[in-house]
Amino acid sequence: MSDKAVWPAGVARHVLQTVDSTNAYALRMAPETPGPAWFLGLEQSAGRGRRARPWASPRGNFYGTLLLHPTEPPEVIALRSFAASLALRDAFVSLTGLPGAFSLKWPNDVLLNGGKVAGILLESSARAGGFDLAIGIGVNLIGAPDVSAVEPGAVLPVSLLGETGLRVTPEAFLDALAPAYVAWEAAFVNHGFAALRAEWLTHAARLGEVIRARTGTQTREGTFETIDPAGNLILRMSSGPVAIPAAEVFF
Ligand SMILES: O=C(O)CCCC[C@@H]1SC[C@@H]2NC(=O)N[C@@H]21
Repeated sequence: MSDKAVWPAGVARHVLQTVDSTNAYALRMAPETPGPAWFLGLEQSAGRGRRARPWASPRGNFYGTLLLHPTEPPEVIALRSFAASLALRDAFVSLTGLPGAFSLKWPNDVLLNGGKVAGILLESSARAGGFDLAIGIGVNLIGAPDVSAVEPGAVLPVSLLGETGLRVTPEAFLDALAPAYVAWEAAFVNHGFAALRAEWLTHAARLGEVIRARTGTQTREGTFETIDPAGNLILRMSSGPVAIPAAEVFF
């Protein structure tokens, strides 16, 4: 662990040589995991991304899931994806010293020099009195999927190594990420989403620019005005502002 990062007290750390999906594994382990816990997989055989896409998971990149047991309503729990984005950015900046290189793409990708370097997948299941929440994070540390694997028009994947020349191990990345997440979780619990929203907007990619948001079969083009207090994307269209709760965004 770097001398800057201290592993957070009360958070368990499990490292798995190989696993199907750290999200799936964390949710399976939830009944016997009472407190917060990180599950780091050094490779995944069935890594999954948003919108049921596979997440290629060879050795060398980061595949980690933070298991929490939140009790708020689901729409509040979901806002933790912004805490995870901000924590990821902090971890990247502490490891690289390059604050200007990282930006955040709504809803929850991290971009490095404009390419996708990390993605987040939240999954949950109900339990007595609350939820088991898996905050799954994939980071292209040493390699990125081939361009041919990416949907036309999507942000191109990049790796930390390819863009910066820095080689960071998954374990070292977790050691930077875990304390960073604890700080944003505390901000969320103590000050609400407003604290996260303000910081997220500071680092938002393409804020004030024309972007496209695809929801199902509909694609809307408008100016990315802000995100609202519920985390919705606000697009200004000729008809006025539209709040979009979930979409795939294209630049
Ligand atoms: O589609 C995305 O951008 C989100 C990708 C999330 C991938 C991570 S890797 C660790 C965790 N386990 C999974 O199966 N998926 C997430």
